Amino acid sequence: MTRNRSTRSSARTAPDTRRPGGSGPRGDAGQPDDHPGGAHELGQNLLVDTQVIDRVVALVPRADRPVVEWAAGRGALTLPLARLGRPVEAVEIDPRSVARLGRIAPDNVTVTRDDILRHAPPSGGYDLVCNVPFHLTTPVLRRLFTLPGWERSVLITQWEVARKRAAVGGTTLLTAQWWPWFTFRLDRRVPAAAFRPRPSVDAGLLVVDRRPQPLVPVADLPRYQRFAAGVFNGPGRGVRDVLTRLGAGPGDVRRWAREHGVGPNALPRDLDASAWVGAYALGARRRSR
Ligand SMILES: C[S@@+](CC[C@H](N)C(=O)[O-])C[C@H]1O[C@@H](n2cnc3c(N)ncnc32)[C@H](O)[C@@H]1O
Repeated sequence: MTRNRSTRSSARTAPDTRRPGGSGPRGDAGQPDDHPGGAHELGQNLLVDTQVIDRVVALVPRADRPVVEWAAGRGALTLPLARLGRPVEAVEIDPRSVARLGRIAPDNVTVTRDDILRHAPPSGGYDLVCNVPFHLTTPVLRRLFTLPGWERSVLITQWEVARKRAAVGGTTLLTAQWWPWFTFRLDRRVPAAAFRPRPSVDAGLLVVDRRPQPLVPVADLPRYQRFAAGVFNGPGRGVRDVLTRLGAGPGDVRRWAREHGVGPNALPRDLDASAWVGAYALGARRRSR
């Protein structure tokens, strides 16, 4: 990892065991490859639409904590973010972009050459912004959920990914598995024309907030996630049937369904965060009997 302006060795943050990510994979903050790939391989679809840039910046909370920008490129977002007056750490793997950004960035910006899949973030609280290189979408999201410290992440992803993560038109397993700890909101669609070069699909602006109070204790994370996977993949004619087959009492399931408005034919994809947490509690009640 190299930094422009201030160079520091790859500082690691202490794991935060109170939050998801506290005991998750940290990754090695090693030196990125000197020749990380060409523009296409690096997913260098740079933002050129000022309305989208302004919207991303507007979604970043007004706070004093630092902003970390992953995949900073040539600074389309970095420079407007810097105008918030907060310390900004811009992380980018491409040495040419790093050098260029280092030359034009104001004093409150630190430009770090690093791989966003291994970058060690600040030890305190921060917000994160990332126009996600499309080919890294899944690893970036997985890393994000297990990383402690950030309060809000403002992400640009492929449109379908943004929709799915925000549970528009139905929840996916990945969202259900992280819902007790994070909220997901689809802000808007970002047309492919907002980028140069233009990607083949539109993108979406996704806002992920860490819940100040998790809906399920962090200590239950692995068990809750296994439960969510079991419900998604379990046999049954609908989620009520699946829960009963997984061992929840039929009376408990009926009460839960009434409380959360879960119809007889509802599927796991139809549940909201509170219904998931309620469903998980049914199993907990059963375990404690
Ligand atoms: C979609 S562009 C976004 C650039 C800039 N933020 C913008 O919005 O115009 C993605 C950027 O991620 C960089 N990148 C790709 N893989 C990376 C990695 N593993 N670590 C850090 N940066 C990476 C690319 O070089 C590219 O600059």
